[in-house]
Amino acid sequence: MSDLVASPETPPVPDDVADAIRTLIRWAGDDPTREGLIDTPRRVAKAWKEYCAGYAEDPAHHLSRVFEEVGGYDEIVLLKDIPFQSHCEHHMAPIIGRAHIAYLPRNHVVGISKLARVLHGFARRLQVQERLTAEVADCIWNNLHPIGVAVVIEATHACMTARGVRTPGVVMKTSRMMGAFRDDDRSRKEVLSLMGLSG
Ligand SMILES: Nc1nc2c(ncn2[C@@H]2O[C@H](COP(=O)(O)OP(=O)(O)OP(=O)(O)O)[C@@H](O)[C@H]2O)c(=O)[nH]1
Ligand SMILES: [Zn+2]
Repeated sequence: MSDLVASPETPPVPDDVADAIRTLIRWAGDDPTREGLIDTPRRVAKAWKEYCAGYAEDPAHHLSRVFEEVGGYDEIVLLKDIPFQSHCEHHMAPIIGRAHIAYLPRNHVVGISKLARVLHGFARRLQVQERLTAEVADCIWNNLHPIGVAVVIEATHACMTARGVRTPGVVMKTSRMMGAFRDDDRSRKEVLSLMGLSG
């Protein structure tokens, strides 16, 4: 039985998870039995469950409720500058950024908060930015069946700033354009312009 007591809303931390974190602390050069670190394995495990909460959900379910009465609106819907946090699968280091998610509705729209929920559902996993971008776009494309989808993500990777090449200020940009935003130059330019990016 673990000596680590979990708070009521959190499942208990398994012994092997706590042991792994103690091993890492020891390997990093500190003493996991000193007072300040005694509760750290529980905190770290709890934090990682939160960082990776996306594994426990299927983000597509956020798109199941749609609205058809939108006064005949048939132009671009864009949610711009959605802040998000993820972790890179290579170093498990933070990826911090913002996403712009747009779609051109076919015959229904979705509650706008759901676009951010889809993003977070995929971001709260171990990721590479390219896959995160593709997963968000594909999820909207496959579930809303819109005329077009555009997802642009701009993010900084702590694995490049805090370690390794240690190059702060670098922003990685990725995009996935589908349907009209891929095939029609005018639609693509329009969505990029709404996002505040040049086409
Ligand atoms: N394409 C892509 N690369 C990423 C992402 N996140 C981190 N990386 C890169 O993944 C690569 C992993 O390279 P490796 O050579 O296996 O690992 P490493 O020795 O730690 O590399 P350095 O970071 O250069 O020290 C690095 O170049 C990272 O910058 C991402 O989202 N997309
Ligand atoms: Zn990394």
